[in-house]
Amino acid sequence: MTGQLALFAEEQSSPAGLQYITDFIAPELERELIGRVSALPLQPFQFGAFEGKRRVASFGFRYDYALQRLQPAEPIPGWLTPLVEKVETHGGRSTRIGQVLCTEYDVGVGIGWHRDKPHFDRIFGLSLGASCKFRFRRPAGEKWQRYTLEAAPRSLYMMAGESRRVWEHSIPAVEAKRYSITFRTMADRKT
Ligand SMILES: O=C(O)CCC(=O)C(=O)O
Ligand SMILES: [Fe+2]
Repeated sequence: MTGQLALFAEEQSSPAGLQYITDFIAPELERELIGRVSALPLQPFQFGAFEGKRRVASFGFRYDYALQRLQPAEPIPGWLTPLVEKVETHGGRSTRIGQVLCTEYDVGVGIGWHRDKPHFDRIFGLSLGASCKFRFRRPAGEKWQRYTLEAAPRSLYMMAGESRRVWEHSIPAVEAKRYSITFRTMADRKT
């Protein structure tokens, strides 16, 4: 009995290294960013047969699944600079964003279970337009330990430590159109 209660309590605890703040930006900026992102030449995410129908634009770098390595992408556009700086300030000393990914999820679109590529270090995600269930899982014996973060519009999550390297994350089909801007620091920086 005690064991079950303990397990239940453990299942609810959030992944170590996951941070979440609401209202990272104001509603006016959210509207502006949705306009900017939806005006980008978004392309269906190129991966495998089971990939969702989300549409993306990468800046700084993009991960090429065929070549299995990072490729240079368009530089981060000027309209994103104040936001990148705000995320870097939020991330604390020596936070340097190297890649930005803008994503559009139409109603019914999500993203399957994955961990982000090891070429990146910390991951920051700004939600726009609608909330989503940001789900986490990691193996616990024969089962999965799970945690769900309800990511509200205008909120920012940060994945570092175990939440980044051990846990997988996914987003089930969204019920309203959602955009996200993901900011990633690079692993193995020389400076
Ligand atoms: O849309 C998001 O907030 C996260 C998307 C994601 O997990 C990814 O692109 O790796
Ligand atoms: Fe991810």
